[in-house]
Amino acid sequence: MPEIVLKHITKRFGKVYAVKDFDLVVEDRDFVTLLGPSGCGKTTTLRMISGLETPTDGEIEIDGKVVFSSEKQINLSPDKRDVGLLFQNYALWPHMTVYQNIAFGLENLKWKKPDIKKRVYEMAELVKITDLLERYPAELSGGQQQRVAIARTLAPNPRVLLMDEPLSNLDAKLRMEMRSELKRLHKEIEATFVYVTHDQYEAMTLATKICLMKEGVLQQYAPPLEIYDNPKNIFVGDFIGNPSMNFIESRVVDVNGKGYVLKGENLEFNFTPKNNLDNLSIGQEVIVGIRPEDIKISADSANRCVVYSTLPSGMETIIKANLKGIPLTIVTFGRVDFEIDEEIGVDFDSYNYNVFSKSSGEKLAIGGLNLLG
Ligand SMILES: Nc1ncnc2c1ncn2[C@@H]1O[C@H](COP(=O)(O)OP(=O)(O)OP(=O)(O)O)[C@@H](O)[C@H]1O
Repeated sequence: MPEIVLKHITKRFGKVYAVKDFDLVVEDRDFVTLLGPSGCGKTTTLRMISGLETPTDGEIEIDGKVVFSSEKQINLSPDKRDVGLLFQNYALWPHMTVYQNIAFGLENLKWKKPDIKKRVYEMAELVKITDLLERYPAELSGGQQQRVAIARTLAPNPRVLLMDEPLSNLDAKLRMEMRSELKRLHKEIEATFVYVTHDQYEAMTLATKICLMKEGVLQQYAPPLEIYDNPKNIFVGDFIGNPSMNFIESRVVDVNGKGYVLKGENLEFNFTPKNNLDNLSIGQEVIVGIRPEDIKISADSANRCVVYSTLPSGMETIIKANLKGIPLTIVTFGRVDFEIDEEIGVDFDSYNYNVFSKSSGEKLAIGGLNLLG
């Protein structure tokens, strides 16, 4: 049974639509990340699921039960929705020690004392605060407080866990560690997670499915790698991936046995769609989307680029280069370095190049590219 269902959810604040006619099905044991730029409606969506915000319109089900319906005038309070909440502003009880903060919810649920102790230590170990259990919140750093809040929320084993940027106060190393822990934990406790983030890397690496939003409207809802390889529109292609996708404006000028000829400023490609063969037509203005790692450095290639700058990081190298005056970002794995203004050859040997409509931004087809000139 799907765990959380949102049907035609709209939330208006005065004249502002925070969320617009939004449909979402979160399956049991999914790890869904709500992703999008600032102000796109992620937090509002999470708060509506939790019951902290009331939708203007629509219906929400959790575990088969209607918890909100504008039509049937149902609106269950947060404590009746059986969800664990972890928000940016984690309020720890200042008069309680870390141990007591984590134990408090379990005591309310009438857990036995030895079980509570065992669970508090398990949680403390998980988020690495075992040596802080006797301290009070005022004696902790922001990051330590956040780890206590995570432990406190996870302690009662909630079936649905709603999180709003819970790792944002942690330093980069701890954030990475906690991501792995959260992912393991998600499997171990067999819960359904909905997680708000504006960080596409975090969304990609954690989620079973990403829900990408823009201005309160759902853009794409799919597993991370599908969103990465098969973005529905230019916004999605651009938002997901770092460094971002290259976009080259072109026009369809011919069709031949091998596909379509796309002509842009200084560049001409042959594009062979592997799907939606009839979606392009002669004269159409299109945008070709090329992931930086789908441009291969190839010493012998006749396609010559001039290096603008190279950013080697050890594991990978980002190269900014101009191909016939068109700026491209290229990513290559390993220890590579080029001189400024050096000439390098590139190949287009993937089949994952995206062609979007320039007018609507929607994806038209995916396929292979050959540089004709
Ligand atoms: N209480 C409120 N009153 C008026 N407008 C609000 C209120 N809460 C949110 N909004 C507006 O609704 C829109 C969505 O806000 P929301 O906080 O859901 O976005 P978000 O994607 O979570 O952004 P961020 O990543 O910056 O937290 C924004 O335009 C915001 O200004």
